[in-house]
Amino acid sequence: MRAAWRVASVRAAEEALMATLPPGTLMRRAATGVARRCGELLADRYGSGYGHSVLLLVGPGNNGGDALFAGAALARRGVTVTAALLNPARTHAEGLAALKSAGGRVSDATPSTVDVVVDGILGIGGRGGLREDAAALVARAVRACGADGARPAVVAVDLPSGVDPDTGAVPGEAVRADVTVTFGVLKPGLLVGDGAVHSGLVELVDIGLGPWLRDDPALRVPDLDDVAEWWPQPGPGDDKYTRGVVGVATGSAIYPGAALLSTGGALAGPAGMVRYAGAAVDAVRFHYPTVIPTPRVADAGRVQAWTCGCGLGTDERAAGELRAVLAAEVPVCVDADGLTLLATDLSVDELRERRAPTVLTPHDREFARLNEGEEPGADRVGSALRLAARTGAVVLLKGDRTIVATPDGRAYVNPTGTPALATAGTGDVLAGLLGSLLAGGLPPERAAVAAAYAHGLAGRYAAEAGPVTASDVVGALRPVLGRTGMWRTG
Ligand SMILES: NC(=O)C1=CN([C@@H]2O[C@H](COP(=O)(O)OP(=O)(O)OC[C@H]3O[C@@H](n4cnc5c(N)ncnc54)[C@H](O)[C@@H]3O)[C@@H](O)[C@H]2O)[C@@H](O)CC1
Repeated sequence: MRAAWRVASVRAAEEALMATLPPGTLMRRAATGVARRCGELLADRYGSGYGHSVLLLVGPGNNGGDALFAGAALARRGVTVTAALLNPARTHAEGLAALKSAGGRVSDATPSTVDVVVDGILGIGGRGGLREDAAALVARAVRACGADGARPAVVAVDLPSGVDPDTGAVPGEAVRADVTVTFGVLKPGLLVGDGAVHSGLVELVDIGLGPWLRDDPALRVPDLDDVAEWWPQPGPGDDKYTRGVVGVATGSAIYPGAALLSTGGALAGPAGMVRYAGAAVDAVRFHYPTVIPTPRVADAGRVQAWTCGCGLGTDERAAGELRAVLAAEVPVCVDADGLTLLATDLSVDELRERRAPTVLTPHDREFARLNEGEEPGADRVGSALRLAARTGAVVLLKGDRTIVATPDGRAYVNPTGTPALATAGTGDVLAGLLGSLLAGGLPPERAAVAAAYAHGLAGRYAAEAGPVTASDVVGALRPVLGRTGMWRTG
C-alpha cells in the first residue's frame, strides 16, 4: 500500500532529517532525481541528451533551486540548458551559481528548440493558481518545439505548479506535466482530483524522508497485493452459507436493469449465495437461475449483508424497503436511489444509530443531496471524510479516482479507475460487488476499497474490446479476478 502525506508532515520530516545532514544534501538528492529523469526522456527521444535543449522555469523558492541544480547536472553532460527566472531577486542563489558554472545560461527569450520543459516554479510552498506572468511563461514554453518538431516533454519538480499539494485542487492556471518527479513521499495533490490529471506519471525519488515521518498518512493507495490478500477465498470446510449470503434490494418496474446489474456484480463476489428482493423478480429469475428471488425484503430470509438502492425508485414502497434493510443488523451498502431516500424520506443522522456498518456510495450529485446541497468541491478527500464522520458510515465517493473515507479519519484513493466506466449502470455493478464482499466478511473499509479496485480493473479489461457497457463490466469481473490472483481458488 502506498501512502501520501500532507505538506505539514513533509516539512516536519524534512526539518528533522536536514538537521542530521550537511546543508544542501536533500536538494542535491532531489535535483539528481530530476536530472536523471530528464536525461532518460532525452535518451528515449534522441538516443542521447547531448546538444539537446532543456528549458528551466524557475520560481522564487527551493522548488526553483531543485530545477537549477538539476539543470547544472544536465549541462555538465552536454545538454543545452536555459533558465527563465520568474523572480530574479528571489532566485535560489547557490542553484543559479551552479547552473552558470556548469555552462547553463539565463534568458527571458524562449530558445529556438525546447525538448524538455522543467517546471520549477512552485512546489509544496505554492498556494493558489499560477499568477499571470507565470502562466504566460508556461504557455510560451509548452508551445515551443523540440529538434524533431514535436512538443516538449514537461517534467514537474515535486508538484505541478498551480496544484494544491494537500487537496489536488487547481484553483486557476496550472502546469500540465507529462511526468512529475516528487521527493521523499507522495503528496495527496498528486493523486486526487484535478491535481492527479495535471501530474501525469508520478515518480518518487527517495531522499531518505521515510523514517522521519511522524504523522499518519493523509491518503493511502491500495495495490493488487493488498486487495488480493483481503479477498475472501472459500476453504475446504465452507458451504454456500458459511461463505456469506448477500441480499440485493434493488431495481423497480421502471428500472429492472439496475436489479440485473447489481445482482450480476454480487454474483461475481465472494459470497456463496445471492438473494434478490424487489420488483424485478421475474427478470432476475430468468437471467440468474442461482439467485433466490422474492418481491419484498421482509420475505427474503437471512443474509449477512445487503446492497440496497440501485434503480429502487423513490416512492413509498422504495422507502419502506430501505427502512427494512437498514433495520437489519448486518452491514449495508446504500447506493443511488437509496441515497436520495436517505436525504429525503429518511434521515442521514439515523445512520449513526445503526449497530452494523453502513457504506454509502454517492457520485457528486448524490453526495450533494446528503450534504445540504453542496457537492464535494475541489477537496474531495476532505469532503468525503467529513460526510463519513457525520454519518458514521464509510463513504465511497465515486470518480475517476474514487475515494473511500472512514468515520475515524482514514482515506484511500483507488488507482485503477478509468473514464471508460463513466457509463450508465456501472455503479450498480459496483454496489452489488461491494455487498458481496461485505457478506463475505470483509470490514466495510476494505470491502469498499477492494470493490472499487476490482471494478476499475474490470472496466479497463472491458475497454480493451471497445466501448464499455455495464453488462460488459459484469462479464469482465470474473476473468479479472482470476487473472490477477484476487480469486485464487482454482
Ligand atoms: N525543504 C526541503 O528540505 C526540501 C525541499 N525541496 C523543494 O523545495 C520545495 C518547497 O520549497 P519552498 O518552501 O521554498 O516553496 P516553493 O518553492 O514551493 O515556493 C516558493 C515561494 O513561492 C511563493 N508563492 C506561493 N504561491 C505562489 C503563487 N501562486 N504565485 C507566486 N508565488 C507564490 C511563496 O512565497 C513561496 O514561499 C519543494 O516542493 C521541493 O521542490 C527539495 O529540495 C527537497 C528538500
